[in-house]
Amino acid sequence: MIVQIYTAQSADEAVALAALGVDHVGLTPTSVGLPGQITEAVAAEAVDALRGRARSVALSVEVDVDEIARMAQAVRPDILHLCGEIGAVGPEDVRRLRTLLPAGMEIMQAIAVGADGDLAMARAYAEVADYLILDSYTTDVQGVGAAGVTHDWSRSAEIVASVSVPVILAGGLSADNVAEAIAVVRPWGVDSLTRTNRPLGGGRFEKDLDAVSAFVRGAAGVPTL
Ligand SMILES: O=C(O)c1ccccc1NCC(=O)[C@H](O)[C@H](O)COP(=O)(O)O
Repeated sequence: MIVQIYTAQSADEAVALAALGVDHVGLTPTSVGLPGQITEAVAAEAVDALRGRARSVALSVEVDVDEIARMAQAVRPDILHLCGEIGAVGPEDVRRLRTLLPAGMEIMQAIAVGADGDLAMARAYAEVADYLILDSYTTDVQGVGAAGVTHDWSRSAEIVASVSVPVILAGGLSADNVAEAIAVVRPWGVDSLTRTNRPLGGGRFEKDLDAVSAFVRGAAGVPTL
């Protein structure tokens, strides 16, 4: 079971997450005002520090393909995570984006579970992306994700069974519910942001390494099919 944790706030924190057994370390290089945002320079430093330790994932909520490609070229993550507003970057845009990325960079597409046409969108994006991330949606945060709440896992299970790319489940996951989520959805991986954070006040946070460690153990405790 792959464990992905968003979002490291520094290169040192990214390395600490990898040392706990996190497989994918998420980074949020932007200045648009997202909960986990860091600068592109810090994200690029974290990507370098993670080489040989864990895979790096960097997200974008942008809708302009050329701007997304510019960020990807600057940060150079192993995986580019597309989580802009629902449908704003369509499957054909993702196809074009791939031609603009550094060789070998993979693409993970977010699907807002519960949105109109979620299953059809998942099938269409599965044709052009390397991974899907099934996430919760809130209008409080730009893009798809960082909602801090779970969604209808039976719908996610249906999507997992309908596509042939690896799927990560996200949305309100913590050590308390990850085993149940895996048992219901049977994803390839699981992701956590809000419920593995330690708030520092003023909207800032650091990762709670004890909570991350418990999450890694909780995910590992479920036998894979
Ligand atoms: O990191 C962010 O600030 C962010 C903002 C907008 C969309 C996604 C974002 N983070 C990446 C993720 O995919 C989260 O890890 C995922 O949505 C789970 O979040 P949570 O429900 O808070 O565990």
